[in-house]
Amino acid sequence: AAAESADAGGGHDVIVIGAGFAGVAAARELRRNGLRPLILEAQRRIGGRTYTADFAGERVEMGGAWFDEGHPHAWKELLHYGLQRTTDEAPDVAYFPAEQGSRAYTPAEGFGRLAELVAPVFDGSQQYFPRPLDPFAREDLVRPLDRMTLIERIDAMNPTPVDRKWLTGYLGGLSGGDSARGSLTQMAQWWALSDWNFDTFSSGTSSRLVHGTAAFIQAMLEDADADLRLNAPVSRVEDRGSHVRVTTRSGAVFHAPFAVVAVPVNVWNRITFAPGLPAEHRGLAEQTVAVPQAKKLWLHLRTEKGLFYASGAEGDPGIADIVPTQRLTEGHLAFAFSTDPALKVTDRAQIQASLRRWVPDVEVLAVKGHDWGNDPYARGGWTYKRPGQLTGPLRAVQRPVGRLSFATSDIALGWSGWVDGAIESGLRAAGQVLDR
Ligand SMILES: Cc1cc2nc3c(=O)[nH]c(=O)nc-3n(C[C@H](O)[C@H](O)[C@H](O)COP(=O)(O)OP(=O)(O)OC[C@H]3O[C@@H](n4cnc5c(N)ncnc54)[C@H](O)[C@@H]3O)c2cc1C
Repeated sequence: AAAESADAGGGHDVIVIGAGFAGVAAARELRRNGLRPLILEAQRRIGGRTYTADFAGERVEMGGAWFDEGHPHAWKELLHYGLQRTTDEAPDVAYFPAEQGSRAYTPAEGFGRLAELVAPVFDGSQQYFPRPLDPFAREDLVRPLDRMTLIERIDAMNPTPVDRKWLTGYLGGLSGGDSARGSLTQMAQWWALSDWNFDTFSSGTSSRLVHGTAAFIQAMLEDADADLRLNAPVSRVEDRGSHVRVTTRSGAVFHAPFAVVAVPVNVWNRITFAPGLPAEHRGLAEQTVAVPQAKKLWLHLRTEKGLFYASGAEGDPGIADIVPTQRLTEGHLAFAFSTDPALKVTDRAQIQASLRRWVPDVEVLAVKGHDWGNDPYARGGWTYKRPGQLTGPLRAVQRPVGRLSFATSDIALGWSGWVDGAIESGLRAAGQVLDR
């Protein structure tokens, strides 16, 4: 009875579970249409897989960060809230794999060659993804391709051993360091969304917000005017036919006519649903959608080489790739990714040793990292669908189930795996509630 009274006087119309961009976008849309949302968020902060932190005197993003004009939902919000953006500095030198170890290139040479290698991977994508925001426009062409992994497509091109390292290092990195796990169609849709063009595709990761994603989502939250309970991990969601009953791990109970489940697919099966979710939802959560291993690190570096970019070969231990962002009074700032389970995001010496395979004099002055695979409320990094997930369960899990709607970038139609997709899915879920 005490627990039941937790929601006394609540009078909420919708319970939104999760305060990432999907959940907050849903809540704001519901509020704009006159409904009263309650947001239950497991952590002590909002933002989910976006998370702005302080490092080396700068604001840095430990998760999602970059988007530009090509991201329709995120861009519309940027204009609406008057958010300022900035572009990262270009590198002075770029390292790519060689037969043994790596080789230094001027960025123009290195990225020029990379562009020539990458483009043919997506041959035909103008036909099979003619309208990239609607991946089903030519489902007849997409369906057979959706069975293919990224590495199967790369190998079908018979690349030289070095070209294969370049391709698996760069595209495999974007797929979470495992091109044998992820689908061709996920990457090909991002390519199509980037105007089928390498410059747009690669520059998608250089434009970010001056005040961070934290300021962005805070602005949306203020508009949502929602009741927000932090530190409230949901453990049970019951659709009782006439209303939804939501219980948190501490035993607090909340009721509302509808709920929006806005947590990552990889944690769906950490919540008990009664009645149980349909087979498509359970299957997708079992398979997982977001990349299982994703560590993002920020590094304060000092080296005579200046700003350096480096991409390793897939499967190399340690840091997989590193991208510089700006010069500091002393040294420069860079971010890096790793999918190596043995890499500790706090181990400065281990990280420095890994970077010295490219730049022997580099010093790591400071490091800050986040291990998304081991984050209990994410259990993975960005979305990267496996073969069959696009043309298989995606549309089914976008539909409401009884009084529940589902929102997360993992099930977006367009920029799935990006903030844009999270907003798209949140707006769709809110629309489903409003339609009832
Ligand atoms: C390392 C990394 C780099 C990325 N880079 C980019 C990028 O450059 N550009 C870009 O646009 N996107 C990028 N992304 C992707 C982008 O961050 C995500 O697509 C987006 O933030 C996902 O939003 P979401 O709302 O779907 O999910 P989330 O952000 O994961 O939000 C879900 C929320 O649900 C909460 N939750 C989970 N379980 C429960 C529970 N039981 N009860 C209550 N709450 C719960 C979580 O704490 C979280 O707050 C990146 C992601 C990562 C991890």
